[in-house]
Amino acid sequence: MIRFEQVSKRYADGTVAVEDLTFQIAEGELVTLVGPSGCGKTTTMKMVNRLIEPTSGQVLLDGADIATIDPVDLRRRIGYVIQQVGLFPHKTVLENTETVPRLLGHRRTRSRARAAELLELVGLDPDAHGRRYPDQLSGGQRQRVGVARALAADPPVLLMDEPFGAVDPLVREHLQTEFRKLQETVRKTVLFVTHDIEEAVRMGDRMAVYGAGRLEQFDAPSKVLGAPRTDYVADFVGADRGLKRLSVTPIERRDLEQPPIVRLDDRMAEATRRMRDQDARWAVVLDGSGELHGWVSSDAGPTEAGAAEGAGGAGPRQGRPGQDGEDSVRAHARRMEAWLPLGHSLKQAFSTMLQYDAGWIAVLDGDRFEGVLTPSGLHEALRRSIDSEQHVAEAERAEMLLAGSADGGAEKAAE
Ligand SMILES: Nc1ncnc2c1ncn2[C@@H]1O[C@H](COP(=O)(O)OP(=O)(O)OP(=O)(O)O)[C@@H](O)[C@H]1O
Repeated sequence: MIRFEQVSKRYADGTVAVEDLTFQIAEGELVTLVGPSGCGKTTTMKMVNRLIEPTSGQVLLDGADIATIDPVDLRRRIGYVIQQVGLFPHKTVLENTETVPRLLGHRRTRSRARAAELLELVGLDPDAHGRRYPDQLSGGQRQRVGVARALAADPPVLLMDEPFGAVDPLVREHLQTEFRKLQETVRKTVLFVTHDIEEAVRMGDRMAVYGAGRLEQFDAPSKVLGAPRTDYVADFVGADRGLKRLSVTPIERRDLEQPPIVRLDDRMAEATRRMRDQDARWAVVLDGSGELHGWVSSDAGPTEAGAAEGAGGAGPRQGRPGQDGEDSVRAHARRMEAWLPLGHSLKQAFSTMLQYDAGWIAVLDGDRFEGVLTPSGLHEALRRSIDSEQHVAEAERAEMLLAGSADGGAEKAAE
């Protein structure tokens, strides 16, 4: 479907952004481009819709060299989602979503119906959210509108440049899961740029791991993790050493995420509103004295307008609104067994997650709730730990060299 054939790009100032790229993306495949900042991911992506032209080599779309396709025609076949979303602030969500079909000359009623359909597909309610303006949405909801808009003209190819980069980790994970589900239905050919290895692993059918301007490995995520082809890739995914570091790295405050917090005596409608505002599917529940009680799902309570947004989560509907006390958080909250004190090791955190089959664990300082540790927080902590290990090793090596040169000097003086 998309083929890079010995593609290089050198900018006018002499910067070589990518060099000798050759790889192929099959129809309906989602390929993640991952690597550190400045390694050429965005340049690669922009060469597909001709925002950037290669210096040498060819990019082929369905066998045709895209240099021979009119850029406007080309971009009609390619949806584009970027981190800043780029919604028109003075247009409603529905108007934003139907922009491309309208530009393509589709009739208004048809475009509007399609836009409503797409908003539903990305988990937004066309009635509740469709009439709002972009600044009346949460960051996560805006990102979904960006995805809906890119799908509006039904392009076979989607380019996504750090599409979920601007939202917090919990929302990002939610959007990733939803986009993977959506992809099962729409089966677009997707190029997805990220610098987050975990996102690349979770999202990609295959992943292209970049070094500086070069492709280090192009493989299924399990291969990249299990059999890194170069030292660079091994270092980037940090596998084996990472596991060893788990048991010696403590959970710290900065590793934690902050989900919405509700109290046992709050009304469920208020709790769901707060979860919706933060684009979260669950909240941590604290009791009257601020101690951890458990958690509550956003689809557990009464379904006031829009409260079911994000439904399909873990919790069954237990609420019978209108009956005494039943619409309080207390009636719907679950106890949380998976928790650990601050300072325990990442290994203990990991095994607690496994023991309770939990997607996150609560972290306490004494009796005080501090936040939650998710797999991505755990991954961040691990990376930081590996990086600091590297710095210590370098410092030790430098000290040895200095000691060596001092000894050498002493020997010389003695001669
Ligand atoms: N217009 C330009 N002129 C000169 N150099 C450029 C230009 N655009 C990008 N570069 C350089 O090309 C290299 C690759 O940039 P690119 O944006 O493709 O990287 P990236 O992997 O997407 O980075 P990031 O993750 O930070 O977005 C970088 O060294 C960058 O500074």
